[in-house]
Amino acid sequence: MKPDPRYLLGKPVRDRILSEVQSMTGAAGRIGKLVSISIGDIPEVAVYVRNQARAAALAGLPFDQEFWGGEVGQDECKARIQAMNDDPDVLGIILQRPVPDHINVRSLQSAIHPLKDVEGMNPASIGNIVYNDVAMAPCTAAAAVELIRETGLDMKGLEVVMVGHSEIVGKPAAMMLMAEGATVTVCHHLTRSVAMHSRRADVIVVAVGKAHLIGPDMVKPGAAVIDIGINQRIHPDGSTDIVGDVDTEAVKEIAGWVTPVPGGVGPVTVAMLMRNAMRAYQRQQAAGWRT
Ligand SMILES: NC(=O)C1=CN([C@@H]2O[C@H](COP(=O)(O)OP(=O)(O)OC[C@H]3O[C@@H](n4cnc5c(N)ncnc54)[C@H](OP(=O)(O)O)[C@@H]3O)[C@@H](O)[C@H]2O)C=CC1
Ligand SMILES: Nc1nc(=O)c2c([nH]1)NC[C@@H]1CN(c3ccc(C(=O)N[C@@H](CCC(=O)O)C(=O)O)cc3)C=[N+]21
Repeated sequence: MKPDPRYLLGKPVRDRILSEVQSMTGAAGRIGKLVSISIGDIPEVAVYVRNQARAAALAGLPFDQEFWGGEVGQDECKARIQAMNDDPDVLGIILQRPVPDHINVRSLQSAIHPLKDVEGMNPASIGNIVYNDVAMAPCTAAAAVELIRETGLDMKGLEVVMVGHSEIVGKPAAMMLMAEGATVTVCHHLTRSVAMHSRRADVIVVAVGKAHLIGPDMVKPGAAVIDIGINQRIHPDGSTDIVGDVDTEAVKEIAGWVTPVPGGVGPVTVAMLMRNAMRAYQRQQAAGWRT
């Protein structure tokens, strides 16, 4: 059966980006490894660490997974990150979120050297986005922009409504879309009527974490809907599944494009991480860290 063209699929975009990265890693010298750090036992982290590891293998990038016990202290975490900053075998550091409550994630994010900050989450990296320097942008925000580009819509003057304003997704995505020339409206939990804004949008990007938040009555006919949300549902029979923040089946009948969950933004996010890793390698070379 032919896939429904209204689904904006992430996998072809992921494959394209990973093969670009792979052609670069093949030609590169000693590239170093990516290190993923998970602190404490957070089951949902495991899924995307697994996907990151798989994408790294496809891209030809060595990938190490570190799991630090939930009782590890802030100072110890910081010391370990600093050791990785100094270790020439480490290309990039990924600090998986969320972390346990006693850990100050912002402080740890700041401890990652900007040249090894492959997720673009150090305040120094994220600040660059304000200056339209988006080379090392947070991966999920970059994935949302890439998928909008994939529709072929001209971003200049495009009316985009961003629902959700977290530091990891909504805020950087809004900044990056402004850099592309879009007119961006940002909605959050105090917004009086998300529907009033979303109904006039050419593109809706949603990153909230509430299943079915965006229904068909909130979407302009022909609009593109980029669904970043990942929500695990547990059914009465004990089975589980993953859905986004959009009522995809219903919205598909109105929208011009909708990204499915799974199979939409997620795969592109991990590909963006590999693209960032390659850029980190190039910057480390330019800085004389690597030959
Ligand atoms: N595919 C991927 O690569 C990734 C997916 N995700 C997923 O995206 C979702 C969001 O993640 P993240 O940004 O980290 O989450 P946060 O919980 O940090 O942020 C959620 C945002 O949604 C806003 N919000 C809450 N309720 C409403 C509402 N009813 N209407 C409008 N806005 C609302 C919040 O506003 P306020 O702060 O004002 O309360 C907040 O800005 C999650 O489902 C997460 O799993 C996240 C990262 C990567
Ligand atoms: N520092 C940090 N970096 C992150 O990148 C980060 C994070 N913290 N915290 C949480 C979110 C979530 N996230 C996902 C990325 C890809 C998929 C993904 O590939 N999903 C597949 C399916 C997953 C499966 O079921 O196998 C899909 O949507 O098709 C999922 C989730 C990254 N996050």
